[in-house]
Amino acid sequence: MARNRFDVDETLETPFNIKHLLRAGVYIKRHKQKMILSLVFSAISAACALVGPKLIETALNVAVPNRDYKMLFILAGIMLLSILLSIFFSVKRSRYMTVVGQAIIYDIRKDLFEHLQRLSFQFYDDRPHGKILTRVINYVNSVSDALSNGIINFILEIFNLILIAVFMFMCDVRLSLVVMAGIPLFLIIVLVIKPAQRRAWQDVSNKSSNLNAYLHESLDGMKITQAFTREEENAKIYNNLNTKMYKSWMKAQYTSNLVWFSVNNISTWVVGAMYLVGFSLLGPAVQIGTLIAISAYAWRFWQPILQLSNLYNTFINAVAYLERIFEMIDEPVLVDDAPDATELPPIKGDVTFDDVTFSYDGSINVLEHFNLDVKAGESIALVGPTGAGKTTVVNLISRFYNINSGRVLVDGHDISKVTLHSLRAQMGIMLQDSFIFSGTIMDNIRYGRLDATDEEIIAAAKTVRAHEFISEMPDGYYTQVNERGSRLSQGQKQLIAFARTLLSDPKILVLDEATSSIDAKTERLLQEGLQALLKGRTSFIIAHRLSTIKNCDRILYISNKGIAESGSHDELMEQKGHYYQLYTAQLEE
Ligand SMILES: Nc1ncnc2c1ncn2[C@@H]1O[C@H](COP(=O)(O)OP(=O)(O)OP(=O)(O)O)[C@@H](O)[C@H]1O
Repeated sequence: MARNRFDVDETLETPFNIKHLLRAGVYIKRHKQKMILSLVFSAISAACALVGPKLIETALNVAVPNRDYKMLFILAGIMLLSILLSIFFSVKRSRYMTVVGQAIIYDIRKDLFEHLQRLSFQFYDDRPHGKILTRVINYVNSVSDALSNGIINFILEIFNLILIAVFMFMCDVRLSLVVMAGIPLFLIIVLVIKPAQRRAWQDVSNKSSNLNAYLHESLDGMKITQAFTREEENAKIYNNLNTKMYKSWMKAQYTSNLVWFSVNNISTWVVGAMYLVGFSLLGPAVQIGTLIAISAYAWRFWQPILQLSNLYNTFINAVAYLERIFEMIDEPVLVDDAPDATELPPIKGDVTFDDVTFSYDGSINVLEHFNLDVKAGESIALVGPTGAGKTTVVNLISRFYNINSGRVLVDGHDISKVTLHSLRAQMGIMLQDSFIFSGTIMDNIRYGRLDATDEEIIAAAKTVRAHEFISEMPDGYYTQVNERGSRLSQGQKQLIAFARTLLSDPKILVLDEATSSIDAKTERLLQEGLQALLKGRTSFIIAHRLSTIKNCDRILYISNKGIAESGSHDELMEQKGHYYQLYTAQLEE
């Protein structure tokens, strides 16, 4: 998936490639039985619907002139039965197809979601999330219809076409040839209009994807929008995207209508011509019953042709969508277990950076020849200017990104050679964004350790001083919080995230600005609880408020792609270097 913004169209202009349709066969094959049954039901239903005009012909040409009431009665009975059978099998087919269509959607979405969960931070850093959503929701919807109903309808319409032609020829060969005379003209029109029609529908999906991406971004940033009173400007951007969507839709509809209009016109003209020829031949050559029957077939003959031309369009779009979907399923998992990865055994918590060089984009190094040795149980603080690389250092311990060169070792094990699960399961990470999921507070604390008891959860909350405010909430630990924790203050969110991290009982603890939104009084209380918890664990603490990290065993001042200063608070204060300046500046503040 290309790097992309909300207002940049995705490329859907690849030529029709049957390869994607064949690959989609995997999803269809799982429902082979139901698909075949649907096809059989459709064929029976179509055949039943087609006997009607032939029965009318017999009634008008034979039963009525001979006043054969018994025959008329039997023909009416057969007609009624054929209509009922046609309805019955068509309903059955619809039911089956709904099941198959939904099952295909389910399977593709499942595969997509499982893959999305494995993709690295880097993937999400680069893409508008709205466009990912469009692929998982809209594209999969469109594709599923093409893969289920589309394929069945395609076979069915061809079957219909042949069947109608057979019935028509059984009525009268000459008149049938008149009806078919419009086909070459239709093909010319289709060949001229189709490429434009295909481009127009691809444009619709691009514009709708852009609109979704902007909508998603706007909802995420709504509070900032209102705080900066950007509503008018944003409405303009949205309206612009909306207008583009509207115009692209109208254009696509116009090209589709053109095909529909052409088919209708051609069919009207050929049926008119057939009546002219038919009336001129009326008499012993062509009877009135035959003319009525063949006109009924003539009208129907053009329906499958129109349907097939629409289906062609559906398939063209489906292939383009499938390509996007498979592109995402094939998106390489950049941070993955090595083929021979082993389980990281239970760790003590030693961490080593051995000559590590890292860059996010492959061009500018954030860390260069970075070396660090941390003993199990040590508490390490990372301080330094904004953008120096503190978060990057801790992200590399959890292997959220692959390093360019060097090694990161945990207890002497190179982390690129152990499974991600065994590594991350032994680490407690609290990132800058204390994300809260929708559900109860209890669910949120239990997030990383599903087997934790309520008592353990309450104990963790007490340790991080979250128990008091949680108990005061309307339903205590069972209070429902919204996605992103909109009912909680920033500090409360951080305390819940703290409890969540501590509950997972990690050997290595990473706290990235974990206490930035907690007031000084709560933080003092929290520090007491934390001191006990940090005992026996290796911890990496990033904090801009230096009072919170004063007691750490070692403080690293990160700047210039490496460690500029290292030592305890007292040692660094004595050095009177960067840390000293930072600390005294904060004291003065
Ligand atoms: N996902 C990313 N993609 C590309 N560059 C990034 C990414 N994340 C961070 N950077 C860049 O890497 C550098 C180090 O960022 P990092 O977040 O590690 O700094 P930091 O010291 O933690 O900053 P802060 O104190 O502001 O949190 C910065 O120049 C930043 O622009």
